[in-house]
Amino acid sequence: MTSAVALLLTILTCLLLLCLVYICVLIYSRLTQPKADQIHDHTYLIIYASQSGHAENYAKHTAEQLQQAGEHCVCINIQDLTADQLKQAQQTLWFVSTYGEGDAPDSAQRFQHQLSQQTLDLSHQTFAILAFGDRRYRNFCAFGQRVQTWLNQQQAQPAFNLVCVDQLVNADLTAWHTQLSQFTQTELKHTATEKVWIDIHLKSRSLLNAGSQGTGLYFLSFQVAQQVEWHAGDIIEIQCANSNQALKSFVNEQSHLNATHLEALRFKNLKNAPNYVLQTTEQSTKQSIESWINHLIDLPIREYSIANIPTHGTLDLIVRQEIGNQGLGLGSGLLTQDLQVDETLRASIRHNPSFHLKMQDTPCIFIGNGSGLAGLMAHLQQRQVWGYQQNWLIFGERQQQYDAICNAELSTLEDAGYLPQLDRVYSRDGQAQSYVQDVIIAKSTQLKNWVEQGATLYICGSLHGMAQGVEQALIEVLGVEGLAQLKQQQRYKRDVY
Ligand SMILES: Cc1cc2nc3c(=O)[nH]c(=O)nc-3n(C[C@H](O)[C@H](O)[C@H](O)COP(=O)(O)O)c2cc1C
Repeated sequence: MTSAVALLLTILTCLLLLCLVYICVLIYSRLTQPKADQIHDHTYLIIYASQSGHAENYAKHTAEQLQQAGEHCVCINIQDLTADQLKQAQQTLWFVSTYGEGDAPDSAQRFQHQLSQQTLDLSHQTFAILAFGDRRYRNFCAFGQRVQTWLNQQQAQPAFNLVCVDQLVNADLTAWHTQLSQFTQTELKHTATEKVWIDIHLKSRSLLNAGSQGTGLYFLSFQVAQQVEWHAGDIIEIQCANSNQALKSFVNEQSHLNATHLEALRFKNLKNAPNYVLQTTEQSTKQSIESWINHLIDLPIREYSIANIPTHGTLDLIVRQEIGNQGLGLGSGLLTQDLQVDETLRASIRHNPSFHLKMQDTPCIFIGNGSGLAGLMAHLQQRQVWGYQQNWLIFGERQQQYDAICNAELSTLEDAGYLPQLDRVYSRDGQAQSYVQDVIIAKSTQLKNWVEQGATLYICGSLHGMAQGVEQALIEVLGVEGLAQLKQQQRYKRDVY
């Protein structure tokens, strides 16, 4: 056999193999995608639209519970929802969050721009909506409300009124569970809120941007138990806690509190807490100390992107100090100042599937600013472990002299060939202000090339300024339709705040 024939045979074999892989992927996606004919009269079609995983978690937990109770359920991401599935379903349960400024999550773009522009006869359908949001935003649960309006216009019947959940508070979720249990005639447990708490111990903390015009940016490394697992892109929820010092000064005057009470007060908001002694002057009206503690408000939970992958043996965070009228913010104050090395925090890992990497060797463009480098570093580390080299990082800060954070780590990735493209831009160096969105415009040809090669974009950092500017620049370079396509194909992923 001549070498030319051998070469031809090798090429043909490779092509054949590629075709086989393609067919397998096609069959797999057909099998995993629920078809309209799998939806019959008694099916609950559960649809979720989630940006950072809450709505998705609740949808999946509800589906599990209904299935355990013997009900037939189909649970799908809104991006895969079709008009046929909707027309077929007699009962739909929607779990949807609101993002940006009253916007739908990225995964709901196709629903917004195509499906919900259609007129469907859904008069046979009963629906219920659990809308996730936060009252501190002007457009509270706006997307949930838009879904409700559209379903009403299609003549679907509400099983009960839209339930809006403000920052996952229990009272709102209980209202939903009670009504859903009645509607489905199934006793649904409130399990989705139960978190798996782990203890994390601070091992080291360092200031990354000494001298910066911005507020302090800290790198924290925690020791965790070996079996704790997470994926690049996941989030850690930290239970805010009182420092030993704060607890000591609170209980200074209250000799009736023992060590157990002190521990129970660790997670309670002690600011403006009603005084136990003053409330209980009469013996007959005395509450127990335990019930007094139980009535105190819990301190909130704060969320941070995890900055590394588990194989590194620690759990790392990059935390920006938030400074308000009353000084350092609760979460950032605890993490960057009050918590001492070797002290322990209570935390819970939250999976954030909409910001996960795909295990495939296609290019990735990572864009971010400030503490957003956390989520992007975890991705770069994971891509290195997988051996995927086509990575482009566009990262913005203020001044090169003070804000070139994680330079050593990024140089190591560059030297090892895992960061062939690195654009660090600074907005306050010299006259010309430069932001990450300017790089997108300046390198538009290259960006289009990467996108044509199948690149996925990951954006992590601040919504205002950075993420909004990036979106505008991408529209300029790829067009509205081009960006919409990326969103539909799950190639535009954001963890912005
Ligand atoms: C950047 C950002 C923007 C948000 N915008 C809104 C908003 O306009 N209206 C609202 O009610 N909630 C808003 N929220 C709150 C989310 O809806 C809320 O955190 C919800 O639980 C997220 O659910 P998910 O994890 O399923 O996406 C926003 C949250 C973030 C991080």
